[in-house]
Amino acid sequence: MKLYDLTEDLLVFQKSTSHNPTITSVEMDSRKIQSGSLFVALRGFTVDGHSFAEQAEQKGASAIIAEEVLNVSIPVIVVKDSYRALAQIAAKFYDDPTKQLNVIGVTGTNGKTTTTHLIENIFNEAKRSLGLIGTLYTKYANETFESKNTTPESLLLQKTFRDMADAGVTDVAMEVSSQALALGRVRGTDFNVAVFTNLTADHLDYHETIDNYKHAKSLLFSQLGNRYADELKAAVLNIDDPVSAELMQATAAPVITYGLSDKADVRGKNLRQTPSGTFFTLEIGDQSIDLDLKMVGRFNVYNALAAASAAYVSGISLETIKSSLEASKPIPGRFETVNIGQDYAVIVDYAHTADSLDNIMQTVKDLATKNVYVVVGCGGDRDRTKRPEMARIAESFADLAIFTSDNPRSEDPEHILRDMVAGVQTNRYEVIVNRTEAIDYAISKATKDDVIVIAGKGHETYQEVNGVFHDFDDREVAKEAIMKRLSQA
Ligand SMILES: CC(=O)N[C@H]1[C@@H](OP(=O)(O)OP(=O)(O)OC[C@H]2O[C@@H](n3ccc(=O)[nH]c3=O)[C@H](O)[C@@H]2O)O[C@H](CO)[C@@H](O)[C@@H]1O[C@H](C)C(=O)N[C@@H](C)C(=O)N[C@H](CCC(=O)O)C(=O)O
Ligand SMILES: Nc1ncnc2c1ncn2[C@@H]1O[C@H](COP(=O)(O)OP(=O)(O)OP(=O)(O)O)[C@@H](O)[C@H]1O
Ligand SMILES: N[C@H](CCC[C@H](N)C(=O)O)C(=O)O
Ligand SMILES: [Mg+2]
Repeated sequence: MKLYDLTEDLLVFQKSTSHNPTITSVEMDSRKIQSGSLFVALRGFTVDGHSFAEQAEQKGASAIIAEEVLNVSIPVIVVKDSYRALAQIAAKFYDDPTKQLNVIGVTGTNGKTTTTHLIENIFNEAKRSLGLIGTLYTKYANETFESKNTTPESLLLQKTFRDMADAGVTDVAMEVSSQALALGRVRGTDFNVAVFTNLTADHLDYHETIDNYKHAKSLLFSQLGNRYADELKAAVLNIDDPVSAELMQATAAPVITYGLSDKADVRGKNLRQTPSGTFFTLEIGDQSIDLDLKMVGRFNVYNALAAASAAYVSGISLETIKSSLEASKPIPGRFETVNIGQDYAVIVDYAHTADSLDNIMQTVKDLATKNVYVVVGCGGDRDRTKRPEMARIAESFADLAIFTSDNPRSEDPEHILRDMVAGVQTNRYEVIVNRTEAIDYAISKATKDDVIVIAGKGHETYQEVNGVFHDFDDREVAKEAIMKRLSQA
Protein backbone atom coordinates (compact mmCIF):
# COMPACT_ATOMS: atom_id res chain seq x y z
CA MET A 1 0.00 0.00 0.00
CA LYS A 2 1.26 3.51 -0.82
CA LEU A 3 2.04 5.88 2.09
CA TYR A 4 -0.49 8.48 0.92
CA ASP A 5 -3.29 5.95 0.56
CA LEU A 6 -2.59 4.69 4.04
CA THR A 7 -2.56 8.16 5.56
CA GLU A 8 -5.20 9.92 3.44
CA ASP A 9 -7.71 10.11 6.31
CA LEU A 10 -5.26 11.55 8.84
CA LEU A 11 -5.29 15.14 9.91
CA VAL A 12 -1.77 15.96 8.73
CA PHE A 13 0.12 19.05 9.88
CA GLN A 14 3.26 18.72 7.86
CA LYS A 15 4.87 16.44 5.26
CA SER A 16 8.64 16.51 4.88
CA THR A 17 8.67 15.47 1.17
CA SER A 18 6.21 14.54 -1.52
CA HIS A 19 7.86 11.15 -1.95
CA ASN A 20 5.21 8.44 -1.72
CA PRO A 21 6.88 5.10 -0.89
CA THR A 22 5.24 1.69 -0.75
CA ILE A 23 4.56 0.51 2.81
CA THR A 24 4.97 -3.19 3.46
CA SER A 25 4.38 -3.21 7.23
CA VAL A 26 3.42 -0.84 10.06
CA GLU A 27 5.50 -0.86 13.26
CA MET A 28 5.40 1.07 16.54
CA ASP A 29 8.61 -0.57 17.78
CA SER A 30 11.82 0.41 16.02
CA ARG A 31 13.33 -2.96 16.87
CA LYS A 32 10.82 -4.73 14.62
CA ILE A 33 11.40 -2.55 11.57
CA GLN A 34 12.29 -4.14 8.26
CA SER A 35 12.85 -2.68 4.84
CA GLY A 36 9.62 -0.98 3.73
CA SER A 37 8.11 -0.50 7.22
CA LEU A 38 6.19 2.60 8.29
CA PHE A 39 7.39 3.55 11.79
CA VAL A 40 4.84 5.27 14.05
CA ALA A 41 6.68 7.09 16.87
CA LEU A 42 4.73 7.07 20.15
CA ARG A 43 5.53 8.99 23.32
CA GLY A 44 5.29 6.18 25.88
CA PHE A 45 5.22 6.09 29.64
CA THR A 46 8.78 4.79 29.75
CA VAL A 47 10.54 6.09 26.63
CA ASP A 48 9.80 8.40 23.71
CA GLY A 49 9.50 6.50 20.42
CA HIS A 50 10.70 9.64 18.56
CA SER A 51 14.21 9.01 19.91
CA PHE A 52 14.38 5.84 17.78
CA ALA A 53 13.77 7.64 14.47
CA GLU A 54 17.36 7.31 13.28
CA GLN A 55 17.44 3.65 14.24
CA ALA A 56 14.23 3.17 12.25
CA GLU A 57 15.78 4.81 9.20
CA GLN A 58 18.94 2.69 9.50
CA LYS A 59 16.85 -0.47 9.67
CA GLY A 60 15.14 0.39 6.38
CA ALA A 61 11.92 2.18 7.35
CA SER A 62 10.26 3.85 4.35
CA ALA A 63 8.58 6.65 6.32
CA ILE A 64 7.77 7.85 9.83
CA ILE A 65 4.61 9.20 11.46
CA ALA A 66 5.58 11.52 14.31
CA GLU A 67 4.41 14.39 16.46
CA GLU A 68 7.43 16.56 15.60
CA VAL A 69 9.79 17.25 12.69
CA LEU A 70 12.62 14.71 12.72
CA ASN A 71 16.20 14.82 11.53
CA VAL A 72 15.98 11.92 9.03
CA SER A 73 16.04 11.70 5.25
CA ILE A 74 12.98 9.46 4.82
CA PRO A 75 9.49 11.05 4.58
CA VAL A 76 8.03 12.20 7.91
CA ILE A 77 4.35 12.95 8.32
CA VAL A 78 3.68 15.12 11.36
CA VAL A 79 0.40 14.59 13.20
CA LYS A 80 -0.96 15.97 16.44
CA ASP A 81 -1.49 12.63 18.14
CA SER A 82 0.47 9.56 17.07
CA TYR A 83 -1.70 7.15 19.07
CA ARG A 84 -4.80 8.35 17.22
CA ALA A 85 -2.96 8.15 13.90
CA LEU A 86 -1.72 4.64 14.71
CA ALA A 87 -5.26 3.38 15.35
CA GLN A 88 -6.50 4.82 12.03
CA ILE A 89 -3.49 3.56 10.06
CA ALA A 90 -3.68 0.09 11.63
CA ALA A 91 -7.37 -0.31 10.78
CA LYS A 92 -6.71 0.82 7.21
CA PHE A 93 -3.55 -1.28 6.73
CA TYR A 94 -5.39 -4.42 7.82
CA ASP A 95 -8.41 -3.48 5.66
CA ASP A 96 -10.89 -2.65 8.42
CA PRO A 97 -11.26 -6.19 9.74
CA THR A 98 -13.91 -5.34 12.34
CA LYS A 99 -16.35 -4.41 9.56
CA GLN A 100 -16.40 -8.16 8.85
CA LEU A 101 -16.77 -9.29 12.47
CA ASN A 102 -19.47 -9.17 15.13
CA VAL A 103 -17.37 -7.57 17.88
CA ILE A 104 -18.59 -7.78 21.47
CA GLY A 105 -16.62 -5.55 23.85
CA VAL A 106 -16.93 -6.15 27.58
CA THR A 107 -15.90 -3.47 30.05
CA GLY A 108 -16.30 -2.94 33.81
CA THR A 109 -14.18 -3.26 36.95
CA ASN A 110 -14.84 -6.94 37.58
CA GLY A 111 -16.16 -9.87 35.57
CA LYS A 112 -14.73 -9.13 32.11
CA THR A 113 -12.66 -12.30 31.80
CA THR A 114 -15.48 -14.43 33.20
CA THR A 115 -18.16 -12.86 30.99
CA THR A 116 -16.10 -13.15 27.79
CA HIS A 117 -15.48 -16.84 28.56
CA LEU A 118 -19.19 -17.44 29.09
CA ILE A 119 -19.87 -15.69 25.77
CA GLU A 120 -17.28 -17.98 24.18
CA ASN A 121 -19.05 -21.07 25.53
CA ILE A 122 -22.42 -19.91 24.21
CA PHE A 123 -21.11 -19.07 20.72
CA ASN A 124 -19.22 -22.37 20.52
CA GLU A 125 -22.41 -24.23 21.36
CA ALA A 126 -24.23 -22.21 18.66
CA LYS A 127 -21.51 -23.44 16.24
CA ARG A 128 -20.28 -19.94 15.55
CA SER A 129 -16.59 -19.31 15.29
CA LEU A 130 -15.60 -16.98 18.11
CA GLY A 131 -12.28 -15.30 18.85
CA LEU A 132 -11.40 -14.27 22.40
CA ILE A 133 -9.12 -11.38 23.45
CA GLY A 134 -8.39 -10.71 27.11
CA THR A 135 -6.34 -11.02 30.28
CA LEU A 136 -5.66 -14.74 29.98
CA TYR A 137 -4.88 -15.02 26.26
CA THR A 138 -5.97 -14.34 22.71
CA LYS A 139 -7.63 -17.46 21.34
CA TYR A 140 -9.13 -18.35 17.96
CA ALA A 141 -9.25 -21.21 15.46
CA ASN A 142 -7.87 -23.65 18.07
CA GLU A 143 -4.78 -21.57 18.72
CA THR A 144 -3.87 -19.67 21.87
CA PHE A 145 -1.50 -16.69 22.05
CA GLU A 146 -0.05 -15.13 25.20
CA SER A 147 -1.42 -11.69 26.24
CA LYS A 148 0.82 -8.89 27.46
CA ASN A 149 -2.13 -6.57 28.02
CA THR A 150 -5.81 -7.29 28.64
CA THR A 151 -6.55 -5.08 25.60
CA PRO A 152 -3.65 -4.80 23.15
CA GLU A 153 -2.43 -1.57 21.48
CA SER A 154 -4.38 -0.73 18.31
CA LEU A 155 -1.72 -2.07 15.95
CA LEU A 156 -1.61 -5.55 17.42
CA LEU A 157 -5.37 -5.47 17.90
CA GLN A 158 -6.17 -4.71 14.25
CA LYS A 159 -3.66 -7.36 13.10
CA THR A 160 -5.32 -9.87 15.41
CA PHE A 161 -8.77 -9.00 14.02
CA ARG A 162 -7.44 -9.43 10.47
CA ASP A 163 -5.90 -12.83 11.31
CA MET A 164 -9.18 -13.83 12.96
CA ALA A 165 -11.30 -12.77 9.97
CA ASP A 166 -8.93 -14.61 7.58
CA ALA A 167 -9.17 -17.72 9.77
CA GLY A 168 -12.98 -17.72 9.42
CA VAL A 169 -13.83 -16.18 12.79
CA THR A 170 -17.31 -14.57 12.74
CA ASP A 171 -17.65 -13.18 16.26
CA VAL A 172 -15.18 -11.73 18.77
CA ALA A 173 -15.57 -11.39 22.53
CA MET A 174 -13.00 -9.02 23.93
CA GLU A 175 -12.21 -7.45 27.27
CA VAL A 176 -11.86 -3.70 26.99
CA SER A 177 -9.89 -2.27 29.90
CA SER A 178 -10.34 1.30 31.10
CA GLN A 179 -6.68 2.02 30.34
CA ALA A 180 -7.17 0.82 26.77
CA LEU A 181 -10.16 3.13 26.37
CA ALA A 182 -8.33 6.09 27.89
CA LEU A 183 -5.28 5.45 25.67
CA GLY A 184 -7.38 5.00 22.52
CA ARG A 185 -6.27 1.41 21.85
CA VAL A 186 -9.74 0.51 20.51
CA ARG A 187 -10.11 3.51 18.23
CA GLY A 188 -10.69 2.04 14.78
CA THR A 189 -12.59 -0.94 16.18
CA ASP A 190 -16.19 -1.15 15.00
CA PHE A 191 -17.97 -2.65 18.01
CA ASN A 192 -21.40 -4.19 17.51
CA VAL A 193 -22.20 -4.96 21.12
CA ALA A 194 -20.82 -3.16 24.18
CA VAL A 195 -21.33 -4.84 27.56
CA PHE A 196 -20.97 -3.17 30.96
CA THR A 197 -20.44 -5.40 34.02
CA ASN A 198 -20.05 -3.00 36.98
CA LEU A 199 -17.97 -0.14 38.31
CA THR A 200 -16.25 0.05 41.67
CA ALA A 201 -12.99 1.65 42.75
CA ASP A 202 -9.81 0.39 41.05
CA HIS A 203 -6.96 1.74 38.96
CA LEU A 204 -7.16 5.11 40.70
CA ASP A 205 -3.37 5.23 40.46
CA TYR A 206 -3.92 5.60 36.72
CA HIS A 207 -7.20 7.51 36.41
CA GLU A 208 -6.80 9.56 39.64
CA THR A 209 -10.53 10.11 40.18
CA ILE A 210 -13.52 7.81 39.97
CA ASP A 211 -15.10 10.29 37.51
CA ASN A 212 -12.16 9.92 35.11
CA TYR A 213 -12.38 6.15 35.49
CA LYS A 214 -16.11 6.22 34.77
CA HIS A 215 -15.54 8.49 31.80
CA ALA A 216 -12.96 6.09 30.34
CA LYS A 217 -15.46 3.23 30.63
CA SER A 218 -18.16 5.33 28.98
CA LEU A 219 -16.02 5.73 25.83
CA LEU A 220 -16.91 2.18 24.79
CA PHE A 221 -20.57 3.21 24.75
CA SER A 222 -20.12 6.64 23.18
CA GLN A 223 -18.10 5.17 20.30
CA LEU A 224 -20.62 2.39 19.69
CA GLY A 225 -22.65 4.67 17.42
CA ASN A 226 -26.04 4.27 15.82
CA ARG A 227 -27.46 1.25 14.15
CA TYR A 228 -27.18 1.69 10.42
CA ALA A 229 -27.68 -0.58 7.40
CA ASP A 230 -28.01 -4.18 8.59
CA GLU A 231 -25.43 -3.82 11.30
CA LEU A 232 -26.23 -4.92 14.83
CA LYS A 233 -25.58 -2.30 17.51
CA ALA A 234 -26.54 -2.84 21.13
CA ALA A 235 -25.44 -1.58 24.52
CA VAL A 236 -25.86 -4.25 27.21
CA LEU A 237 -26.10 -2.60 30.63
CA ASN A 238 -26.28 -3.89 34.18
CA ILE A 239 -29.41 -2.14 35.45
CA ASP A 240 -28.52 -2.81 39.09
CA ASP A 241 -25.36 -0.68 38.81
CA PRO A 242 -26.14 3.05 39.05
CA VAL A 243 -23.46 3.90 36.47
CA SER A 244 -25.64 2.31 33.77
CA ALA A 245 -27.99 5.30 33.84
CA GLU A 246 -25.08 7.48 32.70
CA LEU A 247 -23.93 4.98 30.07
CA MET A 248 -27.45 4.92 28.67
CA GLN A 249 -27.07 8.65 28.05
CA ALA A 250 -23.62 8.20 26.52
CA THR A 251 -24.73 5.86 23.74
CA ALA A 252 -26.85 6.37 20.64
CA ALA A 253 -27.26 2.60 20.24
CA PRO A 254 -30.30 0.55 21.30
CA VAL A 255 -30.02 -0.54 24.94
CA ILE A 256 -30.81 -3.90 26.55
CA THR A 257 -30.56 -4.15 30.33
CA TYR A 258 -29.88 -7.14 32.57
CA GLY A 259 -29.95 -7.69 36.31
CA LEU A 260 -31.86 -9.15 39.20
CA SER A 261 -34.45 -6.39 39.40
CA ASP A 262 -37.86 -6.61 37.71
CA LYS A 263 -37.08 -3.63 35.50
CA ALA A 264 -34.33 -5.50 33.61
CA ASP A 265 -34.99 -6.80 30.08
CA VAL A 266 -32.91 -9.92 30.82
CA ARG A 267 -33.58 -11.03 34.40
CA GLY A 268 -32.25 -13.54 36.88
CA LYS A 269 -34.94 -14.74 39.30
CA ASN A 270 -35.36 -17.31 42.09
CA LEU A 271 -31.62 -17.61 42.83
CA ARG A 272 -30.62 -20.62 44.90
CA GLN A 273 -27.02 -21.34 45.91
CA THR A 274 -25.59 -24.82 46.29
CA PRO A 275 -21.96 -25.67 47.14
CA SER A 276 -21.32 -26.49 43.48
CA GLY A 277 -23.33 -23.82 41.71
CA THR A 278 -26.38 -21.61 41.43
CA PHE A 279 -29.89 -22.36 40.20
CA PHE A 280 -31.84 -19.47 38.74
CA THR A 281 -34.58 -18.68 36.28
CA LEU A 282 -33.46 -16.75 33.22
CA GLU A 283 -36.19 -14.45 31.89
CA ILE A 284 -35.96 -12.57 28.62
CA GLY A 285 -39.06 -10.53 27.80
CA ASP A 286 -41.92 -13.01 28.23
CA GLN A 287 -39.75 -16.14 27.84
CA SER A 288 -38.29 -17.96 30.84
CA ILE A 289 -36.09 -20.98 31.38
CA ASP A 290 -34.56 -22.64 34.48
CA LEU A 291 -30.82 -22.78 34.56
CA ASP A 292 -28.33 -24.76 36.65
CA LEU A 293 -25.10 -22.72 36.54
CA LYS A 294 -22.04 -24.63 37.75
CA MET A 295 -20.54 -21.47 39.22
CA VAL A 296 -21.06 -20.13 42.71
CA GLY A 297 -21.81 -16.56 43.73
CA ARG A 298 -24.45 -14.00 42.88
CA PHE A 299 -21.83 -12.08 40.91
CA ASN A 300 -21.53 -15.01 38.52
CA VAL A 301 -25.27 -14.82 37.87
CA TYR A 302 -24.62 -11.25 36.75
CA ASN A 303 -21.80 -12.47 34.48
CA ALA A 304 -24.10 -15.16 33.06
CA LEU A 305 -26.89 -12.62 32.46
CA ALA A 306 -24.44 -10.26 30.70
CA ALA A 307 -23.23 -13.10 28.47
CA ALA A 308 -26.78 -14.27 27.80
CA SER A 309 -27.82 -10.74 26.78
CA ALA A 310 -24.87 -10.35 24.38
CA ALA A 311 -25.68 -13.74 22.85
CA TYR A 312 -29.40 -13.01 22.64
CA VAL A 313 -28.91 -9.73 20.73
CA SER A 314 -26.51 -11.63 18.45
CA GLY A 315 -29.36 -13.97 17.51
CA ILE A 316 -28.69 -17.02 19.70
CA SER A 317 -31.66 -18.93 21.13
CA LEU A 318 -32.53 -19.20 24.80
CA GLU A 319 -32.17 -23.01 24.66
CA THR A 320 -28.60 -22.74 23.36
CA ILE A 321 -27.82 -20.12 25.99
CA LYS A 322 -29.15 -22.44 28.70
CA SER A 323 -27.34 -25.58 27.60
CA SER A 324 -24.02 -23.82 27.09
CA LEU A 325 -24.11 -21.92 30.38
CA GLU A 326 -24.97 -25.15 32.21
CA ALA A 327 -21.98 -26.85 30.60
CA SER A 328 -19.58 -23.95 31.16
CA LYS A 329 -16.09 -25.06 32.05
CA PRO A 330 -14.22 -23.52 34.99
CA ILE A 331 -12.13 -20.47 34.11
CA PRO A 332 -8.46 -20.61 35.17
CA GLY A 333 -7.84 -18.79 38.46
CA ARG A 334 -11.50 -17.85 38.98
CA PHE A 335 -12.79 -19.75 42.05
CA GLU A 336 -10.44 -22.57 41.01
CA THR A 337 -10.33 -25.34 43.57
CA VAL A 338 -7.11 -27.17 44.42
CA ASN A 339 -8.10 -30.65 45.45
CA ILE A 340 -5.72 -33.56 45.87
CA GLY A 341 -7.80 -35.48 48.36
CA GLN A 342 -7.44 -33.28 51.45
CA ASP A 343 -10.49 -32.88 53.70
CA TYR A 344 -10.55 -29.06 53.58
CA ALA A 345 -11.22 -26.79 50.60
CA VAL A 346 -8.59 -24.61 48.92
CA ILE A 347 -9.81 -21.96 46.47
CA VAL A 348 -7.57 -19.81 44.28
CA ASP A 349 -9.28 -16.65 43.02
CA TYR A 350 -8.25 -13.54 41.11
CA ALA A 351 -10.05 -11.12 43.47
CA HIS A 352 -7.67 -8.16 43.52
CA THR A 353 -10.14 -5.33 44.11
CA ALA A 354 -12.20 -4.51 47.21
CA ASP A 355 -15.46 -5.34 45.46
CA SER A 356 -14.31 -8.69 44.05
CA LEU A 357 -12.84 -9.71 47.42
CA ASP A 358 -16.08 -8.73 49.11
CA ASN A 359 -18.06 -10.84 46.63
CA ILE A 360 -15.87 -13.88 46.87
CA MET A 361 -15.63 -13.79 50.67
CA GLN A 362 -19.38 -13.30 51.05
CA THR A 363 -19.97 -16.30 48.77
CA VAL A 364 -17.50 -18.48 50.69
CA LYS A 365 -18.90 -17.38 54.04
CA ASP A 366 -22.45 -18.25 52.91
CA LEU A 367 -21.37 -21.76 51.93
CA ALA A 368 -18.82 -22.55 54.68
CA THR A 369 -19.71 -24.69 57.65
CA LYS A 370 -16.39 -24.32 59.52
CA ASN A 371 -13.47 -21.86 59.63
CA VAL A 372 -12.61 -19.62 56.70
CA TYR A 373 -9.02 -18.49 56.09
CA VAL A 374 -7.91 -16.01 53.49
CA VAL A 375 -4.41 -15.36 52.18
CA VAL A 376 -4.28 -12.02 50.40
CA GLY A 377 -1.98 -9.18 49.39
CA CYS A 378 -2.09 -6.09 47.18
CA GLY A 379 -0.03 -5.32 44.09
CA GLY A 380 2.74 -2.73 44.18
CA ASP A 381 2.69 0.34 41.86
CA ARG A 382 -1.09 0.10 41.75
CA ASP A 383 -4.01 1.90 43.38
CA ARG A 384 -3.02 2.41 47.06
CA THR A 385 -6.55 3.24 48.17
CA LYS A 386 -7.70 -0.36 47.80
CA ARG A 387 -5.13 -1.72 50.29
CA PRO A 388 -6.79 -0.83 53.64
CA GLU A 389 -10.21 -1.64 52.14
CA MET A 390 -9.14 -5.11 51.02
CA ALA A 391 -7.57 -5.82 54.43
CA ARG A 392 -10.72 -4.73 56.23
CA ILE A 393 -12.91 -6.92 54.00
CA ALA A 394 -10.59 -9.92 54.40
CA GLU A 395 -10.61 -9.84 58.20
CA SER A 396 -14.32 -9.04 58.39
CA PHE A 397 -15.29 -12.27 56.63
CA ALA A 398 -12.48 -14.63 57.64
CA ASP A 399 -11.80 -16.31 60.95
CA LEU A 400 -8.17 -15.55 60.18
CA ALA A 401 -6.76 -13.33 57.43
CA ILE A 402 -3.12 -13.77 56.45
CA PHE A 403 -1.75 -10.68 54.73
CA THR A 404 1.11 -11.31 52.38
CA SER A 405 2.78 -10.06 49.18
CA ASP A 406 1.06 -10.05 45.79
CA ASN A 407 3.27 -8.60 43.02
CA PRO A 408 5.33 -6.00 44.93
CA ARG A 409 6.78 -4.63 41.66
CA SER A 410 9.04 -1.68 42.58
CA GLU A 411 7.57 -1.17 46.06
CA ASP A 412 8.82 -2.40 49.42
CA PRO A 413 6.50 -5.31 50.35
CA GLU A 414 6.55 -4.27 54.02
CA HIS A 415 5.30 -0.84 53.00
CA ILE A 416 2.38 -2.31 51.04
CA LEU A 417 1.51 -4.47 54.04
CA ARG A 418 1.59 -1.44 56.33
CA ASP A 419 -0.93 0.25 54.00
CA MET A 420 -3.13 -2.84 54.29
CA VAL A 421 -2.90 -3.16 58.07
CA ALA A 422 -3.98 0.49 58.41
CA GLY A 423 -7.46 -0.72 57.45
CA VAL A 424 -7.97 -3.51 59.99
CA GLN A 425 -10.49 -3.23 62.79
CA THR A 426 -9.91 -6.50 64.68
CA ASN A 427 -6.93 -8.69 65.52
CA ARG A 428 -8.07 -11.59 63.33
CA TYR A 429 -5.07 -11.22 61.06
CA GLU A 430 -1.39 -12.08 60.76
CA VAL A 431 1.27 -10.72 58.44
CA ILE A 432 3.65 -13.08 56.62
CA VAL A 433 5.58 -11.23 53.91
CA ASN A 434 6.68 -14.32 51.95
CA ARG A 435 3.71 -15.61 49.92
CA THR A 436 4.85 -19.26 49.93
CA GLU A 437 5.19 -19.19 53.71
CA ALA A 438 1.79 -17.50 54.04
CA ILE A 439 0.12 -20.23 51.98
CA ASP A 440 2.00 -22.96 53.89
CA TYR A 441 0.87 -21.43 57.16
CA ALA A 442 -2.81 -21.26 56.12
CA ILE A 443 -2.70 -24.89 55.03
CA SER A 444 -1.00 -25.96 58.24
CA LYS A 445 -3.91 -24.48 60.22
CA ALA A 446 -6.79 -26.04 58.25
CA THR A 447 -8.86 -28.83 59.74
CA LYS A 448 -11.71 -30.89 58.26
CA ASP A 449 -14.26 -28.84 56.25
CA ASP A 450 -12.41 -25.54 56.63
CA VAL A 451 -12.07 -23.30 53.58
CA ILE A 452 -8.88 -21.48 52.54
CA VAL A 453 -9.17 -18.70 49.97
CA ILE A 454 -5.96 -17.62 48.26
CA ALA A 455 -6.83 -14.33 46.60
CA GLY A 456 -5.32 -11.83 44.18
CA LYS A 457 -3.19 -13.75 41.69
CA GLY A 458 -5.58 -16.35 40.24
CA HIS A 459 -4.12 -17.64 36.95
CA GLU A 460 -0.81 -15.75 37.27
CA THR A 461 2.27 -17.93 37.02
CA TYR A 462 4.77 -15.36 38.22
CA GLN A 463 5.52 -12.96 41.03
CA GLU A 464 6.89 -9.61 39.86
CA VAL A 465 9.57 -8.17 42.13
CA ASN A 466 11.63 -5.18 41.00
CA GLY A 467 11.13 -5.89 37.31
CA VAL A 468 11.97 -9.60 37.64
CA PHE A 469 9.24 -12.17 37.00
CA HIS A 470 9.89 -15.13 39.34
CA ASP A 471 8.01 -18.39 38.72
CA PHE A 472 5.08 -18.42 41.12
CA ASP A 473 1.72 -20.14 40.86
CA ASP A 474 -0.67 -20.09 43.86
CA ARG A 475 -2.19 -23.39 42.69
CA GLU A 476 1.20 -25.14 42.58
CA VAL A 477 2.38 -23.65 45.88
CA ALA A 478 -0.90 -24.72 47.53
CA LYS A 479 -0.63 -28.22 46.06
CA GLU A 480 2.90 -28.64 47.43
CA ALA A 481 1.84 -27.42 50.86
CA ILE A 482 -1.11 -29.82 50.93
CA MET A 483 1.09 -32.72 49.82
CA LYS A 484 3.68 -31.91 52.45
CA ARG A 485 0.96 -31.97 55.09
CA LEU A 486 -0.61 -35.16 53.79
CA SER A 487 2.78 -36.90 53.79
CA GLN A 488 3.40 -35.83 57.38
CA ALA A 489 0.03 -37.14 58.58
C1 LIG B 1 1.12 2.21 31.10
C2 LIG B 1 0.86 1.47 29.84
O1 LIG B 1 -0.26 1.26 29.46
N1 LIG B 1 1.93 1.02 29.20
C3 LIG B 1 1.77 0.34 27.92
C4 LIG B 1 2.67 1.01 26.92
O2 LIG B 1 3.98 0.94 27.41
P1 LIG B 1 4.89 2.22 27.48
O3 LIG B 1 4.08 3.47 27.29
O4 LIG B 1 5.74 2.12 28.71
O5 LIG B 1 5.83 2.02 26.23
P2 LIG B 1 7.35 2.49 26.14
O6 LIG B 1 8.24 1.40 26.58
O7 LIG B 1 7.49 3.84 26.79
O8 LIG B 1 7.57 2.67 24.58
C5 LIG B 1 7.06 3.80 23.84
C6 LIG B 1 7.18 3.48 22.38
O9 LIG B 1 8.56 3.34 22.02
C7 LIG B 1 8.74 2.18 21.28
N2 LIG B 1 10.11 1.70 21.40
C8 LIG B 1 10.62 1.32 22.59
C9 LIG B 1 11.93 0.84 22.67
C10 LIG B 1 12.72 0.76 21.49
O10 LIG B 1 13.87 0.34 21.49
N3 LIG B 1 12.16 1.17 20.33
C11 LIG B 1 10.88 1.65 20.25
O11 LIG B 1 10.43 1.98 19.17
C12 LIG B 1 7.70 1.21 21.85
O12 LIG B 1 7.41 0.15 20.96
C13 LIG B 1 6.51 2.15 22.03
O13 LIG B 1 5.80 2.27 20.83
O14 LIG B 1 2.58 0.35 25.68
C14 LIG B 1 2.92 -1.05 25.74
C15 LIG B 1 2.78 -1.61 24.32
O15 LIG B 1 1.48 -1.47 23.84
C16 LIG B 1 2.00 -1.76 26.70
O16 LIG B 1 2.31 -3.13 26.76
C17 LIG B 1 2.16 -1.12 28.06
O17 LIG B 1 1.30 -1.76 28.97
C18 LIG B 1 1.92 -2.10 30.23
C19 LIG B 1 2.55 -3.49 30.15
C20 LIG B 1 0.88 -2.08 31.35
O18 LIG B 1 1.12 -2.56 32.43
N4 LIG B 1 -0.26 -1.50 31.11
C21 LIG B 1 -1.37 -1.48 32.08
C22 LIG B 1 -1.50 -0.13 32.76
C23 LIG B 1 -2.63 -1.77 31.29
O19 LIG B 1 -2.78 -1.34 30.15
N5 LIG B 1 -3.51 -2.55 31.89
C24 LIG B 1 -4.78 -2.89 31.28
C25 LIG B 1 -5.54 -3.93 32.09
C26 LIG B 1 -5.84 -3.66 33.50
C27 LIG B 1 -6.86 -4.65 34.04
O20 LIG B 1 -7.34 -5.56 33.33
O21 LIG B 1 -7.17 -4.54 35.22
C28 LIG B 1 -4.57 -3.65 29.98
O22 LIG B 1 -5.42 -3.49 29.08
O23 LIG B 1 -3.65 -4.48 29.94
N1 LIG C 1 -19.51 -9.57 38.15
C1 LIG C 1 -18.62 -9.53 39.14
N2 LIG C 1 -18.76 -8.64 40.15
C2 LIG C 1 -17.87 -8.58 41.15
N3 LIG C 1 -16.81 -9.40 41.27
C3 LIG C 1 -16.62 -10.30 40.29
C4 LIG C 1 -17.51 -10.42 39.18
N4 LIG C 1 -17.07 -11.41 38.38
C5 LIG C 1 -15.94 -11.88 38.94
N5 LIG C 1 -15.67 -11.24 40.10
C6 LIG C 1 -14.51 -11.39 40.99
O1 LIG C 1 -13.45 -10.67 40.36
C7 LIG C 1 -12.35 -11.54 40.05
C8 LIG C 1 -11.85 -11.21 38.67
O2 LIG C 1 -12.84 -11.61 37.73
P1 LIG C 1 -12.55 -11.48 36.18
O3 LIG C 1 -11.20 -11.96 35.92
O4 LIG C 1 -13.69 -12.07 35.45
O5 LIG C 1 -12.61 -9.87 36.07
P2 LIG C 1 -11.87 -8.88 35.10
O6 LIG C 1 -12.79 -7.73 34.96
O7 LIG C 1 -11.48 -9.54 33.85
O8 LIG C 1 -10.56 -8.46 35.90
P3 LIG C 1 -9.20 -7.76 35.30
O9 LIG C 1 -9.56 -6.34 35.03
O10 LIG C 1 -8.21 -7.85 36.38
O11 LIG C 1 -8.80 -8.50 34.09
C9 LIG C 1 -12.90 -12.95 40.16
O12 LIG C 1 -11.88 -13.84 40.52
C10 LIG C 1 -13.98 -12.79 41.22
O13 LIG C 1 -13.40 -12.81 42.50
N1 LIG D 1 -4.74 -5.95 35.59
C1 LIG D 1 -4.54 -5.75 37.00
C2 LIG D 1 -4.21 -7.06 37.61
C3 LIG D 1 -3.85 -7.02 39.09
C4 LIG D 1 -3.46 -8.37 39.60
C5 LIG D 1 -2.81 -8.37 40.94
N2 LIG D 1 -2.24 -9.67 41.14
C6 LIG D 1 -1.73 -7.30 41.03
O1 LIG D 1 -0.62 -7.57 40.63
O2 LIG D 1 -2.02 -6.21 41.54
C7 LIG D 1 -3.45 -4.72 37.22
O3 LIG D 1 -2.41 -4.83 36.58
O4 LIG D 1 -3.67 -3.83 38.01
MG1 LIG E 1 -9.71 -9.66 32.83
